[in-house]
Amino acid sequence: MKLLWKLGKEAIKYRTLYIIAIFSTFALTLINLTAPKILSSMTALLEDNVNENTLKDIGTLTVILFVLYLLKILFRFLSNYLAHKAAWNLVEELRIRVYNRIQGFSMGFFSDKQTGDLMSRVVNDTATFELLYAHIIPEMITNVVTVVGVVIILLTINAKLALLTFIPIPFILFSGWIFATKVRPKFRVSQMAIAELNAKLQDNFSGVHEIQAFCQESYESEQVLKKAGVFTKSMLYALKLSAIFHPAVEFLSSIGTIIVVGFGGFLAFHGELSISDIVAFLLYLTLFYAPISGLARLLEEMQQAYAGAERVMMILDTPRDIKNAPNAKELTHVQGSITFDSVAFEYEKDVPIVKDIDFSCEPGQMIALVGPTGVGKTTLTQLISRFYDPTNGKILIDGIDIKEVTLESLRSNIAPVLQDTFLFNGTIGENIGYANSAADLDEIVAAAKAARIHDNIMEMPAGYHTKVGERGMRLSGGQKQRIAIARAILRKAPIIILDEATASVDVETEKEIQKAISDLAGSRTIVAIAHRLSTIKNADLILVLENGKVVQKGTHLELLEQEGLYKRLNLAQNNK
Ligand SMILES: Nc1ncnc2c1ncn2[C@@H]1O[C@H](COP(=O)(O)OP(=O)(O)OP(=O)(O)O)[C@@H](O)[C@H]1O
Repeated sequence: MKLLWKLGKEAIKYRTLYIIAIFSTFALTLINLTAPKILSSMTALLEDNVNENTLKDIGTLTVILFVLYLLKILFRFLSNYLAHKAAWNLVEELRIRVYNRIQGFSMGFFSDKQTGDLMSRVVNDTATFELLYAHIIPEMITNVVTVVGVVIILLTINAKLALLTFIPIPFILFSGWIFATKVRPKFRVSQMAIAELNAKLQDNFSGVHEIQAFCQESYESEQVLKKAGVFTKSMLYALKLSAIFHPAVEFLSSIGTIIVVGFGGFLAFHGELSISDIVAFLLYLTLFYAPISGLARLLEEMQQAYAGAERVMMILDTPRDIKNAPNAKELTHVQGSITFDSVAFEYEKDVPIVKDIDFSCEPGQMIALVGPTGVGKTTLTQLISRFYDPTNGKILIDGIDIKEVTLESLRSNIAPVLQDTFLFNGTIGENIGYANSAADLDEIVAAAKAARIHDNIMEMPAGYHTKVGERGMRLSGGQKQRIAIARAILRKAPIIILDEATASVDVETEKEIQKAISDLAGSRTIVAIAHRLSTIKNADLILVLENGKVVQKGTHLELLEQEGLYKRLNLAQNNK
């Protein structure tokens, strides 16, 4: 009930369009009900004493019929187009609202979601509103008005014959119910099979490199064939049931006609029914049974639309876990000091990842996070940008708790180079410029030079206009990483996060990038994660993490003088 109320509220904006559409649907149905009456009236005219007025009356009926059919064009257009216009506009609005909502959720929300499922929420689930508003509701109105209208008309013409023609109704209702509950679900099985085929194809095309590298072409081809086969089998089964069902309903519907011919003929023989009434009965029966057999289908479609609408509303009603505090202020004129005050974090309840993290750094300092893989280094940097909130403690920038500032102002002061560089399917220039929409080409080039990627770009055929391909697949790992660094430099943010920014480059390039980073040092606060300790030798503060805790703190030289993890890691790397 609550959902129904919400659905109504969503559509209220388009009420004018929708009211006209519904009115037109109503008018259209009434015209459909009137036309047989006119045809039977014409028969009646010819049946009775034909005189000179008969021709005039036939002329009048012809004109009325002509006008009605013209009006039908108008009403059909209005009912069809306006209902769709209202519905598709609503769908568009919902699509962007659902997208914006999903886009604003924290990383925690995305961690257990599948891309395909989220896409389906934005594209398919929202489309159920179209099904509901442009098809189900108008069809319901048409059907109810038609059935009620035909029942009244038939009863007024001849109650006895009318009651006889109602005999097939329970059978038609029952078969409609069978169709909705037994046959249509089979079509849904085939839809699921095609969705699985799609998912398999998506996976395989993304992993085509691995398929070829491990010579799995025939195996994968077989898997695709299997999935395609499941679809064909389920589809053909559904079509077979459907092919049995439809003629059966057609037969039930024609029982009415048989009754009219048999019993109607009998009544006419005894002078209890006129030929024009028989004509009226036959014509009205053509309108009568289809809405009845479609009732169960409509109810079933309604349930489907309801489920889709529920999934849309669920997204719209899910509160954001990471959002601006009610009185959040803008974080401006950032100097770049960072403080972690007793910070603890867990992705899943009671599974602590990091705890008791305490440290501070001054503006312009370089701070490095070191430790075994999976210890929580990336997690700590994600907390600075509020991709997650600490489960305990707080993080301060320039002495201000980051929870008290707006998310946008916080993130606009931080430029990340993430571990897995994601590039959009555009040009190199566009990908670097993504960090700062106000930047011109000169600034983009300057950033690329600072990230030591400019010469590489100029060697490419289209320079900065070179397309990077989906996820940047036309570029090498090192190139992607340096584009990500250029992007971060262009952001001109006072805080830079480098999550293994030089992991995919050769030693020479690494040295070059180190120079670029050194150029930035002093003017920006840099938080760097590195496995290769040589890259963080110059850091002002190195935090060594083990088992989710900071076990050592100091500069490179200080840490080398202590017995501990850092010294061991350094020794291990030097011995390589
Ligand atoms: N979204 C997530 N949900 C649940 N657990 C996660 C999530 N992301 C990371 N983890 C877990 O948190 C721990 C810390 O991960 P994190 O990526 O911070 O480590 P790291 O020190 O940066 O590792 P590496 O050096 O390999 O990059 C790991 O055990 C990881 O499995």
